[in-house]
Parts: sequence; structure tokens; C-alpha cells
Amino acid sequence: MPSALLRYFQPRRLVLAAAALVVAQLIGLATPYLIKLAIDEGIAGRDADLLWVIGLGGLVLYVLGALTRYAGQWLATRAAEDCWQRARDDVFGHVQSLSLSYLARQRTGDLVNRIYGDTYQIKQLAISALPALISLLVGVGGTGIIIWWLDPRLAFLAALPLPLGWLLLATFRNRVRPMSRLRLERLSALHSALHEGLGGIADIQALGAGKVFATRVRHAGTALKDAELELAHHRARLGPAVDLALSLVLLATLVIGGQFVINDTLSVGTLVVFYFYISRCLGPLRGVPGILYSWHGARAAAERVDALLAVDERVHPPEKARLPAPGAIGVEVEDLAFGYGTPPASGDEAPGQAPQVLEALSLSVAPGEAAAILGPSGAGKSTTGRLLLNLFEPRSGRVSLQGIDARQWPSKELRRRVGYVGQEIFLFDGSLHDNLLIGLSAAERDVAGAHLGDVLEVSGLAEMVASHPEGLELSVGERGAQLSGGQKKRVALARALLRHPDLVIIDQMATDLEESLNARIFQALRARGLTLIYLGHRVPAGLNPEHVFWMEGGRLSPGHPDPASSYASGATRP
Ligand SMILES: Nc1ncnc2c1ncn2[C@@H]1O[C@H](COP(=O)(O)OP(=O)(O)OP(=O)(O)O)[C@@H](O)[C@H]1O
Repeated sequence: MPSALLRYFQPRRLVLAAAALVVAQLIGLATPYLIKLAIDEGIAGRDADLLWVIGLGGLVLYVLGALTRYAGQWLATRAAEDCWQRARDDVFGHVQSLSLSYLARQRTGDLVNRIYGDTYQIKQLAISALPALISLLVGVGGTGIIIWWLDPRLAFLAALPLPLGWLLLATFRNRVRPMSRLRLERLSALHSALHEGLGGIADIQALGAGKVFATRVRHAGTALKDAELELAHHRARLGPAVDLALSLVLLATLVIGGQFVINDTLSVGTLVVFYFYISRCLGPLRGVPGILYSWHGARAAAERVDALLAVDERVHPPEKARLPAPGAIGVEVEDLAFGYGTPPASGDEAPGQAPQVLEALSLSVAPGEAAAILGPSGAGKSTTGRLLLNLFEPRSGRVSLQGIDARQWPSKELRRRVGYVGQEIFLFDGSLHDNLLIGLSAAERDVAGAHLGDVLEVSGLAEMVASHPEGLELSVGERGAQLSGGQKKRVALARALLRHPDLVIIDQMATDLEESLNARIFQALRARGLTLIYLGHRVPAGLNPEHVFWMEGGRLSPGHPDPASSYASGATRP
């Protein structure tokens, strides 16, 4: 059984819910018996007082039944909601801990569906399947015992269709599991298509490709509809089959039980109450297909959650962490090789499946120096930046920051001391202020707040903030949709600087900003004395780097290959 099915439920809540529902069912079992008493003892014996006592007893039982049913359903709902929250948080936490190389191979819509949709299926077990299962086990099971005690002949008659029902369920069960799995996979595919279609809406509109994505969403939706219909069709056959069997039992009870009354071997009260008990079983037995589908849906969902939780491609904390000394960070890269895709299994010397992106890459940048790594598109510049940040595991070679292997830096320290302005900037739907301070503790926020004005000035944001009526409370929109490309870059730079970094890696900014603004920003950055690594197609004004490297096909060489370039010598400052 998939472990995600039980892992997130708190047993105490479930046991309490189950106990309340069991009591409600036991009370429900007692109430029809009062009818027999009323008919056979009260009415037949012309005992009006007894009828009043029975009525009062019935009232107490009905009230208790209602209260325990309410308590059971409420406790089951609480258990389910707690389970869903715990499962969502746990699965999302796990996804967050996975390495970028794994996540880059996944579809976001599918991950969202596993975190939200699959865990939802698991919680539904407590809300719908638990009460249905208890009314089946206690309600129907208890009824079986009572009717056996009332009249074994009629009870035997009522039990006749049971083996047939069991056989029917066993046959149906084998088909439900693969169908439930297919339904969830198609739901995931639809989420992925929607996510992609909405995530790139601006480009899609600009390309006039709306129809293409509408078709993709429609196809994914049609596939899901087919899976849903197949499941519903299957269920539609099981439901009426159960109904038919139960109706036959009711008819047989009436006709054969009536004969027993005529023959004086059964009292009218017993026949009536027998009929009542059998009718009480109709609801729970009709619920059996629901339990079956809910169980297999949750099972298929739990298998998908387990599969995701079993992924261990994560960023592991360093085995021998070393705390680097404060101050500007020198960068040493030795013989670095890297490729995206499945890394080789441990102990396996063979390279991974994916092609090598970086080869024998070596460079050295002293503390406080600036280096520019230039090269054509696809050369491997951004990849180099990600390896300097220890976001990916190199296939061989190493990156040392301040003489310590980047893999041995405590990750929190690395994220704080190495600022990163990526090619694609992540901004979330919130104020500019919240985007700037994201990830900082309360104490760090206080420190950052004190030099916020200075940082806004260095990153060229001060004028934008001053000119906007909402200032720092300006809303940036989802993924920063309300800011320009250059503004997003500057917000990312300010966000990095607010952490007091000692090394800043900037991936392509020169082309996003006008020359004078570049000059202002890079001069101000150089004046701070931190180490700077710039990745792009040309050296930005004001950077004035000590080193210029040319990267092509994942290989690095000093200087620009164009002899006319002022950086052609490979020597340093032109
Ligand atoms: N997440 C990824 N998964 C697989 N391959 C990738 C991934 N990211 C980049 N690549 C591949 O790695 C190579 C280097 O890409 P990279 O982004 O480092 O180049 P770049 O020099 O920064 O290019 P540009 O100047 O266009 O930004 C390219 O061939 C690219 O297709």
C-alpha cells in the first residue's frame, strides 16, 4: 500500500472520528427496534404508557444519534483538512529541496497537480470514504446480526445476493485502479498545458499563437474527459447492479416474510422492523461503489506522491562544511566539466547521458577584481554562473570561493555572500518592498532597511521609486509583469546588494540598460570593492574588468577572439 495514503493522517483524530461515527451507527441500529416494541408490545398490548416511554426513548436516541453523527463528520473533516495541509506542505518542501537539474526536467503543471490535486484525493478518503465505510461495517454488519436474531430464515434470504455482490466488486476493482491512474495522469497533463499557456501568455499573444495553445488545452481536456467518462461509465454499471440486487432482497423479504406472517411463524412487528432494517442498509450498500472509487483514486494519487517523494536528486548539505572568513571573495575554477541531465550513478566513471556543456574550464579572479566572461549564445556562460553558485553538481573539477570548495560552503552563507542577478528574474506578486526583502530574517531586514536608500541609488532604482506615488509599495505584479525588463534586472541587483554580498554574479545586464545607466551602476559597484563576475555578450560600460574571457562551445580562453577588440589581448584591463 502506498505510504502517502496514511502518512499524513493524525491517527488520534481519525480514531476519534471513527469512534463517534461508530456510536452514531450503533444508535441508528437501536432505533428501528423501538418500532417493533411499539407495534408488538405497545399497540398489540394496548399499553399507552409504554408507547409514551418508547417515544421518549426514541427521542433521546435520535438526538444522541444526530450529535454523534455531527461530531464524527466534523472530526473526520478536521482530520482530512489537517492531512491535506500537512501533505501539501511536505510535498512542496520536498520539491523545493530537489536539485535544479531534476526540476528543469519536470513540467510545472504536473508538480503543482501532485502537490495540490493528488494530496486532495488522499484527504477525500477521510471526508467521504471513512463515514461510508463505518456505516457499511457497523450499520450493515450490525443489521446482519440483528436480523439474524430476529428471524434467521429471512436473514439467510437477505444474505443470498452477497457472494454475487462480492464477485461483482472484485471484477470491477481490477479495472478501477488503472482507470483512476490514467485519470490523474490526464489531469496533470491538462494542468501542464494550462500552466504553459498562461505562463507565456505575452509571447503567445505576440506570436498570434493563441489557437495553438487553445488546441493543446482542448486536446488535454478531451483526453481527461474521455478518462472521466470511462470511469463514470464503469461506475454507472456498478451502481444500478447493486440497486437491483437490493430491490430484489426487499421484494423477497416482503413476499416470503408475508407468508411467514400468514403462517403465524412471524409477528407483524418483526416483519415491519425487518423491512426497516433492510431498508436502512440500502444507503450504505449503495455507497460501496463510492468507497471503491474513492479508495482507488486515493491509492493512485498516493502512488504518484510516493514516486515524487522517492526522488532523491536533492541539494545535500555539505558533509564537511567550512565557514569562510569575511571579506571580498576570490574565485578559482579548476578543470571544471559539466553537462545537464542524469548525473552518472555513484562510483560510475562514465559520463551522464546528456552532452557536456562545459569542458576543462579554469579561471582565477582575485578578491575585489572584476571579470567578464563573454561569448556567443549557448556557449555556457549562464551555466558557468550557476556552477559558481553551486546550484548544480559539476561532473569533474571544482569551484573554490575564498579557497574553499563551493560544495563545502554552508548554503545559507553562500546565498548571502554571493549575490546573483540571473538572466530571467523571478519576482512574485507583491510590493516592490516585499520583493526586495524576500528571504531576509527580521534582523537582516532591519540592517537592510538602514541602507536601502543607498542600494536603490547604486542599482539605479531611486528615481523610479521617487517618481511613483506608491513608492516602495508599488505592486510589481505576477512574475514582475508590471515592470520593464531593465527595471526587473535592477530590482534583482538591489535585492542581491541588500544582502551585503562579497561576490556578485551578473548574467547579461548591459543589453537591458542604456549605456549611461550601465556606466553609473557598474562604476558604483566597482567602488564597493566587491568581486564582480559579469556574463554576457559585451563588456558593460563602467565595469572596467581586470579579466576578460571568451567562451565558446563550453571552453574558456583569455581575451576576445576579435583582434580589433580592445579586449583581444587576453590581458586584462584594456
Ligand atoms: N536546464 C537546462 N537543461 C538542459 N540543457 C540546458 C539547460 N540550460 C542550458 N542548457 C544548454 O546548455 C548550453 C549552454 O547554455 P547557457 O544558458 O549556459 O548558454 P549562454 O552562453 O548563457 O547562452 P546565452 O548567451 O544565450 O544566454 C546550451 O546548449 C543550452 O541548450
